[in-house]
Amino acid sequence: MLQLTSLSDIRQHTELLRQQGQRIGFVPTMGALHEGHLSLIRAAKSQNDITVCSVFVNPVQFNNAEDYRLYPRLLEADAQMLAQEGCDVLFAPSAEEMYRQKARLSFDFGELEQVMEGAHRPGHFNGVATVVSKLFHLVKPHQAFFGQKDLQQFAIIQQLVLDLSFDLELVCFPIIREEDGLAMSSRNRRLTAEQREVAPHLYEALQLLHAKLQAGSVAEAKKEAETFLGSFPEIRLEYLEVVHAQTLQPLEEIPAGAPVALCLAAFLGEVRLIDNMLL
Ligand SMILES: Nc1ncnc2c1ncn2[C@@H]1O[C@H](COP(=O)(O)OP(=O)(O)OP(=O)(O)O)[C@@H](O)[C@H]1O
Ligand SMILES: CC(C)(CO)[C@@H](O)C(=O)[O-]
Ligand code: BAL
Repeated sequence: MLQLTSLSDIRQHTELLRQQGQRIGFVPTMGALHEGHLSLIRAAKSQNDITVCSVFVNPVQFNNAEDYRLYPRLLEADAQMLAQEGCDVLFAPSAEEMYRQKARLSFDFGELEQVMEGAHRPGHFNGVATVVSKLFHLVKPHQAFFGQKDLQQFAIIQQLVLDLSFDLELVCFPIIREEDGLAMSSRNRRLTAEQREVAPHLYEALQLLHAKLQAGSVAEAKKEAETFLGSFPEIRLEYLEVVHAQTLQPLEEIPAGAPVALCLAAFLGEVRLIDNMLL
């Protein structure tokens, strides 16, 4: 596996691949890889000639300095896992290399970013859109693969691709979970044993919300799921929303046939986790 760290190297390499007529599949990540990421790598590999993965903990998308400082960084282990999966290129630039030009772009995604992650992590999606735009320019993929776990991020990136006319196809893959239902996440590594034990209740709350929606109103169903989570003192719920799966706007009632997503974010200690379910 080829490992590149400079912007000019990745740019030249993917330019050459394109000239040779190779189809490039791209998986952007922040590293500390797990089966969720590997499912994206496998999908990229199966549909393209060359698979590129980026590992970059993007400082400008963090709204919390401690979260950035403590984000797991395991580049050597990541490189080994990627090589084992048959990934062709790992692009892992430093923050200095990536932001030789200071990040100063400003995006406006309208109502898409005014809810959930956008509302609770000011500047987050501006930072995501900045780095994803840079990565798309550098890697020039035919396809880019993302996880449904970051549902709002995928919607924002779909909008970004339309707004900036990126010539690529976006692909979204389902959430990979641990056996007990916890959505895999790099941040799970930061949980204490006690926090790890209660963390699967987040997914249980989504399942409960789903079940209660069959019988009652959105407000009642949300209340039951919130009460359930409230019974675990280790869990501090930030939001629990029933939203339209495309516009991501909160629903007070569910229109017949509408695609619906159940989304939450919660803190276990200082670790903030997200999860969602598509109905
Ligand atoms: N459990 C999962 N199943 C499928 N895809 C996932 C999963 N977790 C993350 N991804 C996807 O992998 C890509 C890289 O995500 P990222 O590196 O932020 O990983 P992460 O595990 O979500 O980390 P964290 O949530 O701690 O930031 C994103 O497109 C993300 O949606
Ligand atoms: C898309 C991404 C790699 C941009 O830094 C990140 O937000 C992530 O890992 O989901
Ligand atoms: N997976 C989304 C990246 C972040 O939490 O910043």
